[in-house]
Amino acid sequence: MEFFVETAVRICPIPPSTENITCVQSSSINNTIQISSNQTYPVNYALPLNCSQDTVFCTAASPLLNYFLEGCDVSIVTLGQSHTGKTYTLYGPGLHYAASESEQGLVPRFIRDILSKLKQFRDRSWSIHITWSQICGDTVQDLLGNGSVEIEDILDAFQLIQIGLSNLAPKCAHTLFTITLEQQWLVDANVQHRVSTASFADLASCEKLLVYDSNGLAQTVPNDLGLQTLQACIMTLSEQCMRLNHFGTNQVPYNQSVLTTLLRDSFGGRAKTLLLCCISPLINDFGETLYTLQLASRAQMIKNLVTVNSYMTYDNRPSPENLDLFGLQFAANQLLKLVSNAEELFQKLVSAGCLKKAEMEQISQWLMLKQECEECLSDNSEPHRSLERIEEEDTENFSDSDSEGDMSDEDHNFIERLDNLIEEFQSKTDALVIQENFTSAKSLLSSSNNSFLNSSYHSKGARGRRNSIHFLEELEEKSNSLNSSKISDEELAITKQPKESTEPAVSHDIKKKILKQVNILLMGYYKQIIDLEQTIRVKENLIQQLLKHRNTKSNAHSRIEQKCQKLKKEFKTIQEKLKQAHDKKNHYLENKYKEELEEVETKLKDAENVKTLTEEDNRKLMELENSIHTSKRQLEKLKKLKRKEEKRMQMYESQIKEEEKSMAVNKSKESNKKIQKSSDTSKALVLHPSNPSDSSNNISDDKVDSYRHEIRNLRRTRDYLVEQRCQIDVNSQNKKILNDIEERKLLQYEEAIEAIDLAIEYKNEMICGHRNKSLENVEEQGEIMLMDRLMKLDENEMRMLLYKHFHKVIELRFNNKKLELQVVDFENQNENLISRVQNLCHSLQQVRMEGERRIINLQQQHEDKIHLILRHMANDASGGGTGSEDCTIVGLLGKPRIPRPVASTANKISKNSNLITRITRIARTTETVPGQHNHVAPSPQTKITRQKNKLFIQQTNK
Ligand SMILES: Nc1ncnc2c1ncn2[C@@H]1O[C@H](COP(=O)(O)OP(=O)(O)OP(=O)(O)O)[C@@H](O)[C@H]1O
Repeated sequence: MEFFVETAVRICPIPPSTENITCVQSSSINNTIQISSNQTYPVNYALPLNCSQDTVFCTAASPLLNYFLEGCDVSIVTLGQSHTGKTYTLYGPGLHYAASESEQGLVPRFIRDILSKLKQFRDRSWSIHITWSQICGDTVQDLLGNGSVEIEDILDAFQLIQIGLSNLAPKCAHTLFTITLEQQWLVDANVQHRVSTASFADLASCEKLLVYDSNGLAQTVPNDLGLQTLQACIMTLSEQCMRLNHFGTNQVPYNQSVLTTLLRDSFGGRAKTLLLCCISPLINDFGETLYTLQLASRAQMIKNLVTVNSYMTYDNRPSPENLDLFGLQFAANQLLKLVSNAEELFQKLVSAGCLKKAEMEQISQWLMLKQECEECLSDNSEPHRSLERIEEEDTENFSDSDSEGDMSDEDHNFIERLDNLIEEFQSKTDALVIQENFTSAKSLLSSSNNSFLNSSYHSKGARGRRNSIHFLEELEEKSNSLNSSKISDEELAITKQPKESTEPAVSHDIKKKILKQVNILLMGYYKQIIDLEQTIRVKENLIQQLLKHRNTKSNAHSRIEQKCQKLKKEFKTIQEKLKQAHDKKNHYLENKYKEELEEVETKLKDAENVKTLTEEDNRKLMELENSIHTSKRQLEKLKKLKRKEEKRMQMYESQIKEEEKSMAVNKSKESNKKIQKSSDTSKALVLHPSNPSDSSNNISDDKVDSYRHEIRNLRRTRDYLVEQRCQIDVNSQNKKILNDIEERKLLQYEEAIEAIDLAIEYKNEMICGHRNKSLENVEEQGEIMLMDRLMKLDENEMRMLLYKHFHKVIELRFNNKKLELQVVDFENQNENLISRVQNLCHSLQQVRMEGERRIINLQQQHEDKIHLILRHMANDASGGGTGSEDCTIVGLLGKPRIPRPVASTANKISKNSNLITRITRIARTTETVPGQHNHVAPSPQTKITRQKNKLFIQQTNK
């Protein structure tokens, strides 16, 4: 959006005692200001005479408010001669004006309105920061003493305004008050950011000079570099706009003063600007009023390109499922940063030795708490624990680096022994867990009927309740393997027998799980090793750099030492001179020496500071070497752990492969067995008649035949049921998940098959004459009562009972199945959580390492800069004798005593550029102050002549 700079004119009230004649009239209807009888200036807002602060705000300032809220920069600049109410218009009558609301100026009104409007935007989050600075010539001072200050309500703003007003220099200073608003809100899945600045510039008034340009034309210019440059900028911009060339700002001399650099956005920049002119209506002030109105009329020709300062970021806030993880990660990162910052700060404070005993105690308590937290953290996560353990050891090394050499062997042995013990403990616990499984399974199996164990149905591994039950033989074998070897070698014992077909299924699953864990652990180790190697490299680079710069620093150190001595001498001499001047009561000299003394003192302080910079090398080197040593040991340790885990991984992988192979062989064997089994019953049928001489078989042949017939029928039914069951199995393989009805059917088929198997077995026993033995067993077991009752049941009752029992069993199996699925689900969830925690720990570790590297990089940059400065100093000092040396130190350490030529202003501005950037955020554009030094115009030739009490300046550009 293109907007012309707007102008408003406020006529200050005339004191009642004044007898002066007025010459200015304001017409708020036509928005014109008329001075004398024939000159009329059109403006955007011609404010009525004696208008209130509220009128000024509502008429001229409040339209800017909406732009500001939308994310545009806005600017209000007050211009006018002295005592016309510029400061009054912006801030009100004085320090305690907050009480009288009607007198409040534009700034507090603006802030109040913003705050109330922001409160209406409930979906937005926002922050407001305020800076207030004073520009005196080419120096910028912070009026608030704290740089940018955040405010939350209008009271905060009042407080800041009062602080600023009390710090205001009495004269010749321009001030710049900025309000920076940052807003954020959600738009679909994105976060909308808006950053806008409202600046309020109060331009100081000054004397005007008459100047003749190269064409011999007279011009009125202010006797202040800032205002002079502002006038030049306005002139150039307005001319460009008149020539429709309003965006070629290269020709505009913004960079010739601090003031115009700061106001760059207000004139020809990106802010929506209001130039508020305060004029006096008195005829005596006609010249000044005319100047102000003429400048305003040029300013309103300037077009600004107003833009909304906005950008979008993707809303990466977590979904409810991973909210915890995100929160944890974020909190962990922040906390780590905070803790490491605090620790650094504490270390600095402690080494500075300026703390009281109680404060030292507080710090040591804090450090203890931190250590406790770290221990807690390391207890909760396996990979973290391993690293933390090493770090704790390092801290000891770091704090007691002298005894490190003696300790290290012992430490190594101790750590190795500790590792062995941990390993032994792990393998023993694993073995115990397996043994426990085995015992519980055995007790389960022994409680069930032995006939179940022999049935082919079990070997088939029926689904449901028998899923988790293992064959006694298998487990016994396992138990043998455990007993025959050391428990700690349990895993190896398993590996030694992988080819045997009786490998338990549990151990295979456990191995797979362990393999997964080992993989995760290894990944963590790989990352940590890479990180650590990087960190070591960065630290080594820094050491090399420090060593490389040693000579430069020692040179600089001796130069600065000399300089300090000189300055001290100079200080003493001036002190003596001051004393003499004081004794002679020569105030002029006294003041002069006082100033000189202050200057030398500042220089001395600065030189001392620079000297300390050159002295810190040895300590830094020692610290770095220690820390590299520590990191290398961590690295060794990690590599050792990595190798161990890799071995473990290889071992498990080969075991699993072999097991899978043997399982495939077993499967084919089982299918062969199955084919054999299917002929078992018929074999039995063939076997029994071929053994008629069996003495125990005392049932008649007819009975045997009927049993055989029944068995044949039962087999047919069984075959049918097995077919149906297989059908459901096929369905389940296709669909992966069975619905409840199918699941129930499956269980019914399985139960029915089992019942038929039992019936066939029973009939076989009857044929073989074993039945009585079973009954005897029952009697022996004291279950006669139950059997008696069962015998007393008639056929229908028995059927009913069986029917109910059948359904009860199905129900129980169904529920059991569900529970097993739930258990599997929980196990998976548990595994997921464990891997999440591990990932989190790895991320934490990574963040830590990154932080360390970043700090070292910053240190490196810092070293580079110091080296550069010191090298320059050494070069200059060695090349230029005492004079140039003075210049270097002066240039570096203090303000020059000799007034600078005009061209040096640009250099000075560049020194202030950081502060300027902070205040105005002008740094957004690339062509800020430093970049513009190239355009500094060659210093114009100026001819000054004086006639009576007037000064005539003639300027020609070469
Ligand atoms: N419209 C007004 N209503 C009431 N008092 C006013 C008004 N304008 C100015 N004053 C008073 O006049 C005096 C001078 O005003 P102020 O200091 O704001 O002028 P200024 O233009 O900022 O001067 P300078 O350029 O010297 O800093 C103050 O005491 C102020 O309260």
